[in-house]
Amino acid sequence: MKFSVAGDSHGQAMYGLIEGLPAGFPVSIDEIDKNLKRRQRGYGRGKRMGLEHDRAIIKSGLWNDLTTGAPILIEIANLAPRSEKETRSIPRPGHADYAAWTKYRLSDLTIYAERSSARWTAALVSIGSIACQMLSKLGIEIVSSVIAIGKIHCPIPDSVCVVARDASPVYCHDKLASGEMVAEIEKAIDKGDTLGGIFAVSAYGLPSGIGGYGELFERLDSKIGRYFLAIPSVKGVFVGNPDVSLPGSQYHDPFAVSNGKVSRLSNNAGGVEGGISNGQPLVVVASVKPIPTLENGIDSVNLKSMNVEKTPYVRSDVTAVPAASVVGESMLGLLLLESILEKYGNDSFDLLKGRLENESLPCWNDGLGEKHHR
Ligand SMILES: Cc1cc2nc3c(=O)[nH]c(=O)nc-3n(C[C@H](O)[C@H](O)[C@H](O)COP(=O)(O)O)c2cc1C
Ligand SMILES: C=C(O[C@@H]1CC(C(=O)O)=C[C@@H](OP(=O)(O)O)[C@H]1O)C(=O)O
Repeated sequence: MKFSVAGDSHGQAMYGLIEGLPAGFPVSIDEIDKNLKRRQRGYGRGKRMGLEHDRAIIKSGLWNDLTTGAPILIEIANLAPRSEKETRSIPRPGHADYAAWTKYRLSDLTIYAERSSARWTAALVSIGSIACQMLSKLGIEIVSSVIAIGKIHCPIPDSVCVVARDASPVYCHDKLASGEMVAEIEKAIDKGDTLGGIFAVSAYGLPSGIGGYGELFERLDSKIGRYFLAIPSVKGVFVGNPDVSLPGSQYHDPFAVSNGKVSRLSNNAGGVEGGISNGQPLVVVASVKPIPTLENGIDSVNLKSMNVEKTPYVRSDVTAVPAASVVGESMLGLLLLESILEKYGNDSFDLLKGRLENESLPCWNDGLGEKHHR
């Protein structure tokens, strides 16, 4: 399986391409549109989101909404117009403007705001939503939650390492909708400032044995780091409980036996040990830096005149942590589906489902063990 995105933030449209999906899976376009809407919402989004109405237009690859094994191309129209008159020479600290100018050397910073813009995450969510739909039919559910906005942290300290689904950190979304996090965002709006934060994404029902340690980059953790750090503004990724101040006796998850099966008493490892999924919920925690475009501006240099000037402001999100958490669900869905298809094959969805359902945990085999050790 492979995927990519294309499109300029203020061009005609954004595009998501996903290749190598198994045939025979019914895709719900409504479900894709629901996720596109979720990504657009979230307290702290700016005026641009009022102009866009993201909907998935399937350009190729489905037959009556069924996957066929063909590449799927999805288009999402951009409705906000490009301002042809605007040229910019004052780079925003924290955005790509300056670094991109040193690399590409075109003397108009608006050009760099097209491709570096996080607008492409809409395209990612459109294809990621297909991945999540497939995973769901395989018994794997992905949920995200906002753990922190600025200095306001979710009050459940172990919310990111829950084992039971009903203790899921989705709780924090309720808090975001109603409480202190909203107040924190409003304070930032009043000050013309912006905020970052932390989100978590968990996958429930993931089978053990995905990933590996034979080669460096086979490790599931290494893939998680690479994929999550591709999301604009995500600067840190943690697998499992980030509180590494705990001693080993409290951090590592004891084994136990429950109904004759191996079980765990906690999930601080976040579902991965030695680069391989261990059958526990997978938990990824990501830190998002504050948005670089501030209403009040930041000191910068006008590259045309070399005068120190404040950055200009047209519009911007104040925080994108809730949106990034929805993007994180798609990223995790894509990376897990990719790893699962690598292991189990991608010809037909029914074959894939059968293979996963028929797989059981190994029995201890003394004879084989002895042979191996000789
Ligand atoms: C969903 C989402 C929305 C964003 N919205 C804005 C925005 O409105 N204004 C802005 O300056 N940056 C925004 N950003 C952040 C920039 O895209 C990001 O800071 C920039 O591309 C530089 O990349 P870096 O932060 O990874 O260094 C957003 C990020 C995400 C994930
Ligand atoms: C368009 C989206 O996010 C945009 C990401 C973004 C940035 O610099 O990353 C800047 C803003 O766009 P504009 O400069 O046009 O106001 C955001 O609205 C989106 O998430 O769909």
